[in-house]
Amino acid sequence: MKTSVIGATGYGGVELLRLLAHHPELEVASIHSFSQTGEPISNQYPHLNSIVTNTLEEIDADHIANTSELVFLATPPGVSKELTPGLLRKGLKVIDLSGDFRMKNPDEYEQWYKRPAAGREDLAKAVYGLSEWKRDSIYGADLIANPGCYATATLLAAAPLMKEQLIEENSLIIDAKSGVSGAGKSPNAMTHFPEIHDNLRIYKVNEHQHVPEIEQMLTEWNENTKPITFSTHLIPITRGIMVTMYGQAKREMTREQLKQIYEESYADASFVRIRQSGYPSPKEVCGSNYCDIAVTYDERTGRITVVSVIDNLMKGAAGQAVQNANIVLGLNERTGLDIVPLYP
Ligand SMILES: NC(=O)C1=CN([C@@H]2O[C@H](COP(=O)(O)OP(=O)(O)OC[C@H]3O[C@@H](n4cnc5c(N)ncnc54)[C@H](OP(=O)(O)O)[C@@H]3O)[C@@H](O)[C@H]2O)C=CC1
Ligand SMILES: CC(=O)N[C@@H](CCC(=O)OP(=O)(O)O)C(=O)O
Repeated sequence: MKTSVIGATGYGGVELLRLLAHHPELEVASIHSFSQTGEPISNQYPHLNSIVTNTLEEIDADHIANTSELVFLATPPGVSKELTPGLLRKGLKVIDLSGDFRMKNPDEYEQWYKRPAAGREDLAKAVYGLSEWKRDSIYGADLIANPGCYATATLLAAAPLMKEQLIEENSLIIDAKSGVSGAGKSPNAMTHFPEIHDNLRIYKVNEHQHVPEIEQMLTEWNENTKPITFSTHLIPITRGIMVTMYGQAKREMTREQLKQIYEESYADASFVRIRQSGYPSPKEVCGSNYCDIAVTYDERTGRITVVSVIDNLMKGAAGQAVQNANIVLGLNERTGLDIVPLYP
């Protein structure tokens, strides 16, 4: 099947091109940029030399519809919602990496993203693409809202806690850390090398835009969900997210019992790996679509700790987008994603 990538010059877009170059069923027919057209992508990203030979084109829905059947939008929030209705009208399937279609309630989007929301009709068409938990609705869908990077690591770790009602619903505290590529390709005062190298920063305290999409999914799993505490930190690595979450257990348990619940929850999810011992680190999933999770129970405090790691550009963005494209099209969801993490 022929596909197009809009926003191909960004970090999410260029990661999509890396994955699609290996994909046996999806071929990149066209790539699109807002500000840079008419030159081969390999001029800007020489690592793609002689591998991806496409030239960047303007964003023209008619042309894209004549070229492709499925489009990946690796564009900023606010841009995706403008492009999507025209692409859907042309009969294209759309997988959007931005936050524009993740929240069902437009008021919540406007409150947290501080910009106008997508139209209700388009929001109603969107399926939240948390692959492991939404497979049935993703299959055949026209519009997939790919989850946020932090939201993916958080939700995969929290699902058994909430679905199996293992913790007091008002006790969930989530501490998240991300590498700098999570902020996209444009440097800013926080991501500039002298600011972040040899340093660490907490940011968007109590106001991160992934809070409502996390709470939306937690509420779907457990109607007693209460507001979460969610703190995000920028750390001096290029790729990777680590989420550490804490919740007060409703009953005593052993680490072994907890691990078994997680193993059963993810028995048919080959990208989610439950650690038998120790705790995962972001490097152990770098460049891959895996989410590694470890769990433990502290008998002294009665609290459960869950640790999850993903590569923000892979399971947190392009990897999950390709996984969702595979599910939409009825392919094996590992197609093109059977990648061993890059280590060390
Ligand atoms: N980086 C990450 O880890 C993750 C990112 N995301 C989301 O994925 C999307 C892409 O992120 P990322 O790749 O990091 O961002 P980048 O800033 O690296 O790239 C943004 C891309 O969007 C294009 N673009 C910018 N403005 C417009 C516009 N007005 N119209 C059309 N295209 C435009 C840019 O094109 P050009 O400059 O060539 O004009 C560029 O290709 C965002 O919505 C982000 O929130 C989601 C999960 C994780
Ligand atoms: C390190 C860093 O800055 N990360 C970004 C998350 C990127 C992302 O997933 O944002 P969307 O919800 O817009 O898709 C942030 O915290 O805003």
